[in-house]
Amino acid sequence: MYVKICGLSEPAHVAAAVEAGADAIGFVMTRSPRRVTPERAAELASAVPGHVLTVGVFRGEDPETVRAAALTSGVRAIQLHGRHPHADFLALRDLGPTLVRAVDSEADLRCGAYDEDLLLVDAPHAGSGQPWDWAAVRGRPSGRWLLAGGLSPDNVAEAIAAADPWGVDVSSGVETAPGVKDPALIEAFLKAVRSAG
Ligand SMILES: O=C(O)c1ccccc1NCC(=O)[C@H](O)[C@H](O)COP(=O)(O)O
Repeated sequence: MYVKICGLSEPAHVAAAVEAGADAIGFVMTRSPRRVTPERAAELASAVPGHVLTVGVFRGEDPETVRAAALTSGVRAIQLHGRHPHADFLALRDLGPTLVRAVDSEADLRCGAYDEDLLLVDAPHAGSGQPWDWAAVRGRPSGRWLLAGGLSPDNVAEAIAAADPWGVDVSSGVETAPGVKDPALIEAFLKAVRSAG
């Protein structure tokens, strides 16, 4: 099970996620309590070992803005929320990153339909920490897809059993307040995922 920890803004929390065994780490570079500048994301990403994917998270920005932030930060993946058109993914393809299309359950759930590499199926309001009906998408997404939205150490096993995803993504569920990550919760989340199989 692939695990992404999203919305990191402190070196100690990046280190905790790497130490706990995260496969990917997200830096939010759009409007959010977790927002970091591309320069801050570059500092944080520089401490991440090569086997962990660094992901820049965006929502609604035009491809040129995303491109500039991705180049400054050096992230190896770009995650686009907000129903970006197919053309936006194609416009970023030449940068060579892993492209992640983040959608709610009403969207086209075929991974690759927009030439993306990974699909993230999230709650209607990204980063809200609100659980939703994970079972409703069971069997619907195709290809490599991550389940997100309201996951926590306490419910991630239930969510995995309900939706049968390829991977999971969490932000609020490993925080003590919006934007404030907790290393103990990050470790507990990874342990809960590994125990769930
Ligand atoms: O986290 C945010 O604040 C955010 C803001 C705008 C676009 C995307 C955002 N987060 C993207 C993520 O990948 C989150 O991990 C995902 O939405 C799950 O969030 P949560 O329900 O808080 O675990």
